Amino acid sequence: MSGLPEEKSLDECQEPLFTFGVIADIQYADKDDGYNYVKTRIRYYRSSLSLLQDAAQDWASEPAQPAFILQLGDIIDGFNAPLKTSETSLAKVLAEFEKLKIPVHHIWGNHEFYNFSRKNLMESQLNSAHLGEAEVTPAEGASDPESFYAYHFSPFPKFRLLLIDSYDLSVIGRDPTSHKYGKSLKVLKQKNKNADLNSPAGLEDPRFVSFNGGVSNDQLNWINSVLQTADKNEETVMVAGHLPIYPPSTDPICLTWNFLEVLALLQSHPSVVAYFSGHDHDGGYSQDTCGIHHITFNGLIETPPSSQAFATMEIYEDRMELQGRGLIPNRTLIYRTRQYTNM
Ligand SMILES: Nc1ncnc2c1ncn2[C@@H]1O[C@H](COP(=O)(O)OP(=O)(O)O)[C@@H](O)[C@H]1O
Repeated sequence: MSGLPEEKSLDECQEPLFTFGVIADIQYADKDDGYNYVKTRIRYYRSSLSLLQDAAQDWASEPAQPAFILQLGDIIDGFNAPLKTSETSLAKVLAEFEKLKIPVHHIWGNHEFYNFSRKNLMESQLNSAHLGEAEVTPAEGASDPESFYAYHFSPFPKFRLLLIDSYDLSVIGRDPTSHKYGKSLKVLKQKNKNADLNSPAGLEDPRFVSFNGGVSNDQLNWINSVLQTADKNEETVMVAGHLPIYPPSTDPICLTWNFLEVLALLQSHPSVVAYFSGHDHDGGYSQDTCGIHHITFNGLIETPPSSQAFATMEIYEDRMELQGRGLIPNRTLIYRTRQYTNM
């Protein structure tokens, strides 16, 4: 034992295997500040772009370049649709990401569907599925109107990111003539008797509102097959979707309609260590009973211009170090003990 005060443990000397940036609910619009629906929180529509610029500069100046950025959805606000600025606002926001010259993986939230049809999104720059692994991305993705937007990729050997579609079952984004729209409307009307299906007033399960959605059986089966392969290869998998799936990590109004099914599926696969989401602008965190970390990232749109809300995830063999900025706290997230017994 040398006892030198400046001596660092082996662990402290370790470099992360790779890092990536995370940002949620930018909701940019060239519009004066406003409020959320219940008028309790200010929304800084213009300032969200400045915060993104600042985040991009910060990522660019990090000693190790992030391998990619994960954009958790709601990239521009629904107000762009009536203002007829959907395309220009999206171009402005994407231009800030492009300056980084690193891949950006985009998830779709409710505000994507307020601005664009699913078909438009499939053909837009917000479809980042080509950055995934072509042989397992749903092949019919772009052409089948009932398909979902989900894919996965491996940024580093033995590590995998799986992006899922929280609005696969939904009454926003889906064509009203589609089978999935019909099914979604039926589910929603069974659970929500309000005239305005966006209103959670009086609901036992407040998540059954139009601005949320769910994951179809098709997608659950596809996720299961991806995770079976990941388990078999003893990988470490992080899953991401716009909507949270674990009640202690969010306000219940923000949950995925069938969160229990998604949660049970992820918990049944030892490769899964974390689930990342946005949507709940207040953010949240909880480790579930199986040891999966559920991180709900604070939304940039409700972050005061003097603060920040983005993160860098540092990935190690045994853990993730969440380096949060502004409203997002730092966290050490140790992977659950895994026994790959189900292959
Ligand atoms: N409590 C509510 N009652 C009725 N409509 C609501 C309620 N909360 C939100 N909405 C409507 O749902 C849509 C999405 O709400 P919004 O607050 O913009 O979502 P987000 O939190 O994703 O930004 C908007 O059209 C909004 O007016």
